[in-house]
Amino acid sequence: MSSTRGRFISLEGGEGVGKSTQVARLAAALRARGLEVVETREPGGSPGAEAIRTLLMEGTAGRWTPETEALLFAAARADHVARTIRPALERGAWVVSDRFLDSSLAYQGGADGLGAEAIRTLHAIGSGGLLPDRTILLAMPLHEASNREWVRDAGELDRFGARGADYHARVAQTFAALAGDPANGPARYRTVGALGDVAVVTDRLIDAVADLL
Ligand SMILES: Nc1ncnc2c1ncn2[C@@H]1O[C@H](COP(=O)(O)OP(=O)(O)OP(=O)(O)O)[C@@H](O)[C@H]1O
Ligand SMILES: Cc1cn([C@H]2C[C@H](O)[C@@H](COP(=O)(O)O)O2)c(=O)[nH]c1=O
Repeated sequence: MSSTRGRFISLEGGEGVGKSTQVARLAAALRARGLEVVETREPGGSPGAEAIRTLLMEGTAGRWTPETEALLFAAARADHVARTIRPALERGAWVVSDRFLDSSLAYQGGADGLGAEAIRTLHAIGSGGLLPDRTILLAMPLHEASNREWVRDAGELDRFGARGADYHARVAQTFAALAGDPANGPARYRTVGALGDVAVVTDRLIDAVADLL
C-alpha cells in the first residue's frame, strides 16, 4: 500500500553511509521547489516513537531479544505512521524518512534471522502495510562507512554499532537483496552511490525522485 496524496521517501543503508546528512539536504532541495517537506527518522519521528527509540538505543548489548526488538521497532513505526507520516501525506506534504520498514527487514529480518515474513506481518498489523513511494539505498563499501561512523562518534558505538563486522555484513547483504528483488517493485527501490562529495550525492538523490515531482 503506497501513499495517496503526498509523497513518501525513505533513505536506507547501514550506519555511516550518510542518510541523516542526505535527508536534510534532499528535504532542503525539495523545499526549494516549493514543496512542504517533513523530515523524520526511525526509530522515532513522533513523541511516542522517540520514547521507544531510547529503549532501543540505550542499555546493554543483550538488553532485548531479537523478537522483542522487532516488536519495539514495529510499535515505534506504528506510532510514527499514525501520528506523523499519514497526517503529513494526507495534507499533501512530502515525507523524507531516515530509515523505515526496510531497516527492520535488513536488521531484524536478515541479520537477526527472523525472516521477512514475520517483519511484514508486524508491519501489516502495526502500520497497515504502508510502503514508501520510493526507497533509496545509499550504498558504499562497509569499511568506508565504518570509518565515517567511527570518526563521527569518536569511537563510541551504540547497541547496534557494536554488533561487529559479520552482523553488519549480513545487514548489507540483506539490503542489497531487497534492492534487487523484483517483488519489492522496481518502481519503489533505487540504489544510489554514497561515495563522493555530499552535494554530488544529493544530486543523485534528486535524480532518484525526479519522476515523483
Ligand atoms: N558524502 C560524504 N562524504 C564524506 N563524509 C560524509 C558524507 N556524507 C556524510 N558524511 C559524514 O559521515 C558521517 C556519517 O554520516 P551520517 O550521520 O549522515 O550517516 P548515517 O547514515 O545517518 O549514519 P547512522 O545510521 O549511523 O546514523 C558524518 O560525520 C557525516 O558528516
Ligand atoms: C529503523 C530501524 C533501525 N534499526 C537500527 C539501525 C541503527 O543501528 C539504529 C538506529 O540508529 P541511527 O543512528 O538512527 O541510524 O537502529 C534496526 O535495527 N531496525 C529498524 O527497523
